[in-house]
Amino acid sequence: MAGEAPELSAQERAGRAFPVSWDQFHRDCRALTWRLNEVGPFHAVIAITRGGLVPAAIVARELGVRVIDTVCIASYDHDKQGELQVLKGISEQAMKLGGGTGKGLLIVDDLVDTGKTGRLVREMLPDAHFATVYAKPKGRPLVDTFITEVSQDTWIFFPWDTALSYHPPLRDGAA
Ligand SMILES: O=P(O)(O)OC[C@H]1O[C@H](OP(=O)(O)OP(=O)(O)O)[C@H](O)[C@@H]1O
Ligand code: HPA
Ligand SMILES: [Mg+2]
Repeated sequence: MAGEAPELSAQERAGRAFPVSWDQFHRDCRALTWRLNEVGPFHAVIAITRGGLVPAAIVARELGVRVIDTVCIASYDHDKQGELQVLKGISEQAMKLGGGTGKGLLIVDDLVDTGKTGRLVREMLPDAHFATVYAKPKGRPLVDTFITEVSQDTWIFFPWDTALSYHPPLRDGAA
């Protein structure tokens, strides 16, 4: 409608940037595994794709878990959140391993933001343990174990979404 402010993306609303390197991400995943090691053992890891695939691989390697399943959910188009779409559910085999409720299963994602994605997966597996590497305050209550909390107005830039590029000097107006 004329005169209405254009809708801001989640990233624009966020304002602050939190870039994460591969190195940092690997370290944070290892730190997450230290905590999870006290909670397990787990029969299987359930990765929330796509972002959860990377931490799931690292965590599963460290915990010695070889059964990995996916639940494929899309909601953000880059930084705009739309309706959640479950593109693939949890396999029957993984459901059986978790006794139908997720007991002994470890759900892994890269982060919780609003918590919508995490809430949906928790409803599928109410007794599973839910771990993320990063958490924002709105999503934090849904997570059992995480490593770093960032403010709700921060946008996390993951290494698989970014590339090195020129950055102008501060005195030329760079933020
Ligand atoms: O807590 P929420 O507000 O629901 O946001 C968190 C979810 O958003 C991102 O996934 P996205 O939908 O961008 O898909 P992707 O993992 O394929 O990038 C991220 O990987 C989480 O799964
Ligand atoms: N960074 C990357 N992807 C995301 C974020 C974020 O802060 N929030 C939801 N999806
Ligand atoms: Mg995701």
